[in-house]
Amino acid sequence: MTELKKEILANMKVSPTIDVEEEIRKRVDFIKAYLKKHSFIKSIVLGISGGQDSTLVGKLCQMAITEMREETKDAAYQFIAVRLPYGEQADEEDAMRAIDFMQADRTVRVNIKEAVDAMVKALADDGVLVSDFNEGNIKARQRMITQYAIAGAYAGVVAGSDQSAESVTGFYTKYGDGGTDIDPIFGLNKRQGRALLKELNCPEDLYMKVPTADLEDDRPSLPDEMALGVSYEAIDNYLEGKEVSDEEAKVIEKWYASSRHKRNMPITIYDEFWK
Ligand SMILES: NC(=O)c1ccc[n+]([C@@H]2O[C@H](COP(=O)([O-])OP(=O)(O)OC[C@H]3O[C@@H](n4cnc5c(N)ncnc54)[C@H](O)[C@@H]3O)[C@@H](O)[C@H]2O)c1
Ligand SMILES: Nc1ncnc2c1ncn2[C@@H]1O[C@H](COP(=O)(O)O)[C@@H](O)[C@H]1O
Ligand SMILES: O=P(O)(O)OP(=O)(O)O
Ligand SMILES: [Mg+2]
Repeated sequence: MTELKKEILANMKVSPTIDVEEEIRKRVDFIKAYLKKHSFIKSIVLGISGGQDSTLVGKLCQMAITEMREETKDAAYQFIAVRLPYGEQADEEDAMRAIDFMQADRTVRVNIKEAVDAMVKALADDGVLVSDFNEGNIKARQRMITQYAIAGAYAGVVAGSDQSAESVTGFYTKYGDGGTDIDPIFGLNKRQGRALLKELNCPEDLYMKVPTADLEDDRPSLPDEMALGVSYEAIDNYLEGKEVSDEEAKVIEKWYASSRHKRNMPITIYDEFWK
C-alpha cells in the first residue's frame, strides 16, 4: 500500500467490517455524551434533504434526544428537522417521508430561494456574475446560515451529514454543508451508512436512492458519481483498504489532495499540511 493511501485510511477511519448494531449505539452514545458534557445544549438542528446521509443522521440524533429527554426528565431537549428547499424541490415527498421515519420532534421549513436570489442579484448589480455552479455553493451556505439561526434560537448545535466517502473527496461546500458542529456519521462509508439505515427499518427506497447534492439549476439532481467521476462502490472499497483500479485510486487521491484545505481550519503561518 502506498504511503498516501495509508495516510488517507488513517484519516478517514473507516473499518473494513462493522457490527451494525454496535455502530448505531456508539454514535447515539457519542451524541448523548456531547450533550451531557455541554448542558446548555438543548436542541440539535439538521437539514433534511430526502437523501441517505441526512436521513441516517436525523434518525440517530432523534434517538439520542429521545433518550436524553427520558433519562433527564428535561422536556426542553428537542431534535429540529429543517426543510430547506430552493423553490420547489423535486423529491419533496422523500424528504417528508425521511422526517416521518425519524419521527422528528419538530420540523421547520424555510424556502431559501428569496435569500439566494437576492444575494446573486446584489452581486450582479455591482458587476460580479455568479455561475450556476457557484450559485449552488451559495445555496449550501444559505442552508448553513438558516440552521445556525435556528440553533441560536433554541440553544442548539448544528449536526452535519459528512461521512468518510464524502470527506475523502471533499465533496461538500466549504462552510456550507461542511459548516457544522457535530458530525455523527464520520468514519462510515456510504455502504455502511446504508446498512445502519436498513437495521433501523428505514424505507428501502430512501437508503437506495442515488446520492445527489442537487445544487445546480442547469443539471438538477446530478448524481454525485457523475460529478466526481468515480463510483461510491470504488470509494467505499478504497476506504475499506480493498483493491481498486489504478484509475479509480488516481481520481480519489486527486480529490483528496485538492480538498485538503477543507479538512483543516483556515491556514496560518504555522501550518505545514499544504506544503
Ligand atoms: N452536483 C452539484 O450540483 C454541485 C454544485 C455545486 C457544488 N457541488 C460540489 O460541492 C463541492 C463544493 O464545490 P467547490 O469545492 O468548488 O466549492 P467550495 O466553495 O466548497 O470550495 C471552493 C473555495 O475554497 C477555497 N479554496 C479552494 N482551494 C483552496 C486552497 N488550496 N486553499 C485554501 N482555500 C481554497 C476558495 O475560497 C474557493 O472559492 C464540490 O465537491 C462540488 O462538486 C456540487
Ligand atoms: N434541500 C435541502 N433541505 C434541507 N437540507 C438539505 C437540502 N439539501 C442539502 N441539505 C443538507 O446538506 C447536506 C448535504 O447534502 P449532499 O447531498 O451531501 O450535498 C444534507 O445531508 C442536508 O443536511
Ligand atoms: O446528504 P444527503 O442526505 O442529501 O444524502 P446524499 O449525499 O446521499 O444525497
Ligand atoms: Mg443529497
